[in-house]
Amino acid sequence: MIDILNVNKNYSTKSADITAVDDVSLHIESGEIFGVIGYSGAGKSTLIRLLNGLEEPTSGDITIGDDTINRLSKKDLRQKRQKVSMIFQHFNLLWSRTVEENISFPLEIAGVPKKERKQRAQELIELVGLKGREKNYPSELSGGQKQRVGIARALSNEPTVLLCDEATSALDPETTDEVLELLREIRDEMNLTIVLITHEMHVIRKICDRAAVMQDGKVVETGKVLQLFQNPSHSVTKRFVKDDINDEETTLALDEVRELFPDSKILKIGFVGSKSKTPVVSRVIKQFDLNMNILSGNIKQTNNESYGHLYVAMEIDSETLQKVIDALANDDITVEVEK
Ligand SMILES: Nc1ncnc2c1ncn2[C@@H]1O[C@H](COP(=O)(O)OP(=O)(O)OP(=O)(O)O)[C@@H](O)[C@H]1O
Repeated sequence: MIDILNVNKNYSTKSADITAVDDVSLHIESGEIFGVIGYSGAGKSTLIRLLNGLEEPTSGDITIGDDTINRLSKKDLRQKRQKVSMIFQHFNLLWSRTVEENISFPLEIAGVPKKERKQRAQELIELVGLKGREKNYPSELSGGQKQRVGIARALSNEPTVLLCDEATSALDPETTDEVLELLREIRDEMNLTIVLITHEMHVIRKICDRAAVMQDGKVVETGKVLQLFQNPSHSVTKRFVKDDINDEETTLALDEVRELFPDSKILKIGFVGSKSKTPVVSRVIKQFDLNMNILSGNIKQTNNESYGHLYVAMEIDSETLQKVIDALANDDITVEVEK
């Protein structure tokens, strides 16, 4: 659906030459929710602006559907943009227009007759859960409601791709989850392809199927979301995952155990999906007569699976430890020995 091939974007400023996007190649499937995460300055905004032709790549190609957008004429690009729409962190609504007028604005520009515009706006208002708010102005709405207007407006031209530029960064956690849930429902209903950029791993975990991690203009890691959370390989991904788990207390507990029980082994036991709901660990405890000290644990939900970690400490000889690791591996449970 979307192919980004060896794309570079350089900017020359008075003080320096900047490579905002550095040889990025990504393939995004139709109907996928694909996240791009990175810290400030990583190149996410530039990448998303390249996707809707607001920026032109210095080199490389970006293909969406059948069109290589950096090779389209201005007129064709304008047409294409109707099918590649965008929502924004600060909503970018027209403050002097009502909810209904905001939503039908792109249709007005596209020359759609009034009656049709009104009907489409009504459908979208219902879809995003704003019935009864048609005549309100943006200033009369909460942040979450404003973003719902932004989403409805972005959908008015029946796009195939929806780009989300930090779309939940201005919202509180509960509203963030409601808006993410809405985006997922819309994807399912309309078979949209969604590309979102964010600096919050929580957003990636909640709705994305796959994600790319960016640093200094480069994609440093790409993978399915569960894989990124369970087994992050790049240091930036590890930092994001750690921030999401917020395991400061775990680190403190591990340090304390190391100090108090220098002979204990600390194990990090990892579960995925249905295995996180079955009592495999208690079975192993009984089988090997283990005496373990549970330090901390958590189960998190991704868009379609749960996964979790349990940190335990115990005095165990190497032979029994290997047997425990093998027994748990039979149930697809990973064990890492912490240093
Ligand atoms: N128009 C521009 N002119 C010059 N430099 C730019 C321009 N746009 C972006 N940059 C630079 O490119 C790099 C990547 O910026 P970009 O905004 O894409 O990162 P980002 O990951 O979206 O960060 P943030 O989350 O802070 O917006 C930065 O060093 C930035 O200063």
